[in-house]
Amino acid sequence: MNNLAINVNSEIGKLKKVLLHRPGKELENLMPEYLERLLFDDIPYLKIAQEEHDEFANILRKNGVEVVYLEDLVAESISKNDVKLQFIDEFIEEAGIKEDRETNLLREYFQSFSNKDMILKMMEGIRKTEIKDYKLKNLTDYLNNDYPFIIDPMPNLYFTRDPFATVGNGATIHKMHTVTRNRETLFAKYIFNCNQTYKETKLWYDRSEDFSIEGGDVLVLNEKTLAVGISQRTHPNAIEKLANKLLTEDSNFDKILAIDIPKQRTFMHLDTVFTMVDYDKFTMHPNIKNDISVYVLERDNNGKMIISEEQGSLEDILKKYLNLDKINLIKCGGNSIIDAAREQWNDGSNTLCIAPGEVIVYSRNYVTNQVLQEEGIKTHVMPSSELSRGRGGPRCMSMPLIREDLNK
Ligand SMILES: NC(=O)NCCC[C@H](N)C(=O)O
Repeated sequence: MNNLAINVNSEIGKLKKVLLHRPGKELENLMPEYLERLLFDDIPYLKIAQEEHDEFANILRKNGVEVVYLEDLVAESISKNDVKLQFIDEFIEEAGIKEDRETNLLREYFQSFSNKDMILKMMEGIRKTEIKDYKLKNLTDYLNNDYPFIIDPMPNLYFTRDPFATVGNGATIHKMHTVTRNRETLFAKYIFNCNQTYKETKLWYDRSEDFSIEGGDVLVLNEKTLAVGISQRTHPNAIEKLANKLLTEDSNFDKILAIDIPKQRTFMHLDTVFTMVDYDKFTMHPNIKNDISVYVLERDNNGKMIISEEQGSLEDILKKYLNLDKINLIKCGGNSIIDAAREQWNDGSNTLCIAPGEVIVYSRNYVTNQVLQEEGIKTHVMPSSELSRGRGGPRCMSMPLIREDLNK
């Protein structure tokens, strides 16, 4: 084990340090008419969502994992005043505010908070009613009179898995598929550029790229092999760009498996249908099992990128590329298509592995959880009534910063 700030060479090595965001008042700025744009299907009850999230963090701590929170890392990253001012300006601009008077009012408003409270306020969004003198008398303002926010909330932030990903000793900062989630990656930019602990991190992808990639599609299968979903959220060009940077002497990775999954909301990321739970065991939505296309990106002896296509069952493809004689695909929802559909919708396949054969799961997915237990997986069950309404599970709600390397 080395002393690097980021060390993630597998999906299953003992988790030592993880990044979370406890959902905050941003959830109370959800309104039915804007849910679709903000990628929610319902409005979670904040008090219970926070209790559930605290239980998630407790399970992690009880199992020897250091938990750090996004807002604390960002606050540390902007401790110098010039950095803070630049951060505020970028945040305001990326929130879509271009008008000088409005920018000035917001600058002043943000500076009236402590660094951490300012960050929480940015996440929460700003209602038109909360800044005195906000009302502009320009034409745009008259036209948008009914819209209640100056700055939209960022309700998806508790899914820390998506705006950036840790891969080996480096990270990828993402260009997100949607405008609403793209704003989240500014926090990662400041962590990886300015935070004392993280500013030396190698970046394999940056938010300024043209093609979208999201962390739920990025799975570190082992220290040499990365899986990336080609999904509704991750564009194949982004995977090629990432491959060009990652498959170099600077990293231990020599292969990317680009797994083509259906482009639909229920399967929005690879980790909503497939997660690794042990050396040779994976959860899997039954619809994904057969006849899948996987594109293998690697370099030939001259360093030229080559892409080959594999078609067949994911089981056979994984066996081949992970050098395993046998693998066990554990079906989400067991053998019932109804239980599978319901529990996959509530992230039954989206487990967070905290050690080989040990996962955190949502209580509501009891059919899948029982199948996992029967297959010898230890399940740490967390409450899940409210958090699940955001359409993400324990893996989506966590970004590993350090995992122990597996014995080779
Ligand atoms: N990795 C994941 O699957 N994350 C869940 C993200 C849910 C969020 N409401 C979204 O649509 O982006």
